[in-house]
Amino acid sequence: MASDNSVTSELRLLLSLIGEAVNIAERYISLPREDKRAVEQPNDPELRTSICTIEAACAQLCSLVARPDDILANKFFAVSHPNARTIPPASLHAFQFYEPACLQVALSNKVPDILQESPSGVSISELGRRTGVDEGKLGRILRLLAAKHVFQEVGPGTFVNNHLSRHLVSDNRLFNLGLGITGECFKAASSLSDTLNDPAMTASTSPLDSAFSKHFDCNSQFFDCYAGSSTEHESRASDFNDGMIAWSSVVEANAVVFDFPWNKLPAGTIVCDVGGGVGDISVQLAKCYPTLHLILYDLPKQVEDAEKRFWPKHCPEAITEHRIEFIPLDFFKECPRKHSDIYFMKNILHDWSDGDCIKILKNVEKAMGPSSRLLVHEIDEFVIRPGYRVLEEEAKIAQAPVPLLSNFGEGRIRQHTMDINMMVIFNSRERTIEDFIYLGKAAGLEFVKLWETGEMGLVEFVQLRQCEGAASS
Ligand SMILES: C[S@@+](CC[C@H](N)C(=O)[O-])C[C@H]1O[C@@H](n2cnc3c(N)ncnc32)[C@H](O)[C@@H]1O
Repeated sequence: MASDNSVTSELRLLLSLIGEAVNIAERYISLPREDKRAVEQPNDPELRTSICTIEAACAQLCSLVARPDDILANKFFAVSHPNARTIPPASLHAFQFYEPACLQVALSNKVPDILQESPSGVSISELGRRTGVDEGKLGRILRLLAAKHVFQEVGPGTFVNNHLSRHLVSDNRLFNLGLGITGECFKAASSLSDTLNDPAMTASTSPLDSAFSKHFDCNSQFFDCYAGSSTEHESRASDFNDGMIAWSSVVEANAVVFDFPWNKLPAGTIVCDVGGGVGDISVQLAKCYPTLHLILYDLPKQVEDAEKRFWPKHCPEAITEHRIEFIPLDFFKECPRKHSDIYFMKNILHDWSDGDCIKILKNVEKAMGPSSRLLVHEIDEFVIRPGYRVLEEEAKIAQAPVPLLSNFGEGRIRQHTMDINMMVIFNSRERTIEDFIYLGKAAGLEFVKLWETGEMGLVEFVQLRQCEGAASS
């Protein structure tokens, strides 16, 4: 493995390996395009080696160029490659689901923490002793992960952290994200087909009929799992919050702090962060725009975690200057503060069915005044785009270059994996801009604008009444 300062030369080497291997493969694979799926490739060792080289080099190239959190987040979902910058050779392999299964073993035993203590490497017998996991089995698990560019085996049965696994130590929030996705989500996903094949559950939109609820046989929905007061509930709540923050960083959600004109809002503008979790985005707003007055709303456990743990650590000045209020609220039953200037909702609606979203939105609409705005932060411009091609002049969104699938296929697979994750955990879905406009209308809201903010988007609404008033005045 090259050292950090020779990454560019490693990239160049990989690129030339790919070039040489493509030259070899071209000599063998000369079938007409339409035959390529039924390809009968010559059984030649030179060709086999060149194909292996292309796959291995592409995977290694991707692991070097994309952001570590981006790559790791996709590995948690067993997606081999993160976005349009990458090529997905490993997706051709069977048994991909063992990657997150193995990551769960490594994370739940804090293997990255142990490796971090010793840059020259830790033997599997030492790892076995420290974790209590059978050393032979653990070694095989780490070997699979090393082959996928997480960890590195530097000698027989001796492992070190590499440029990816060092981001998985337990004080990094990616650890919490990884633990959640490769744990609960992964286990719940195994019940997806049972849920969809059950005639009593298949068409249900209740969160109680999700694969998550079925798998854990809990007759409760995901958010109930941390609503209790036991230590276990509390640690689940704070792990979930840390995981959400890591996810925000993966999708660069904080672009909203700079891509929306918060700086043009008058001093004293009231911003309600509804279902704000611990208030990751609100903290950033409080730091960048000290004239805003913020109110964080969520379930009691979340608000308590925000007030006692998160804000005192990340933005104590907002507390002492009374620029932030922490208010427990059930958004199905209560409205946030009346006539606030901005109601901000990030990653809320994708947790719920259309019917539930309309209930939540109606409670916000009831609180809104004539000059209030609602900002829904979650749509992604690539969500649920079909792979077929339309005429360029009819394409609403730029299509990938031929011969790629028009939606970049696996290159932008995360939008689809996230959609399925919503189905598995909440029995809900990701939505298109048209879906949001429909939901808004049903709740008495008028669509104003879609703001592009990094990988996410911000859908702005005002009260329908206000638009009608303005139109008639
Ligand atoms: C996916 S998280 C999003 C958190 C935060 N907005 C973010 O993007 O990091 C959904 C949030 O909705 C909150 N939530 C769930 N049910 C709720 C309810 N009935 N009332 C208020 N908040 C709720 C959860 O506690 C959680 O913090």
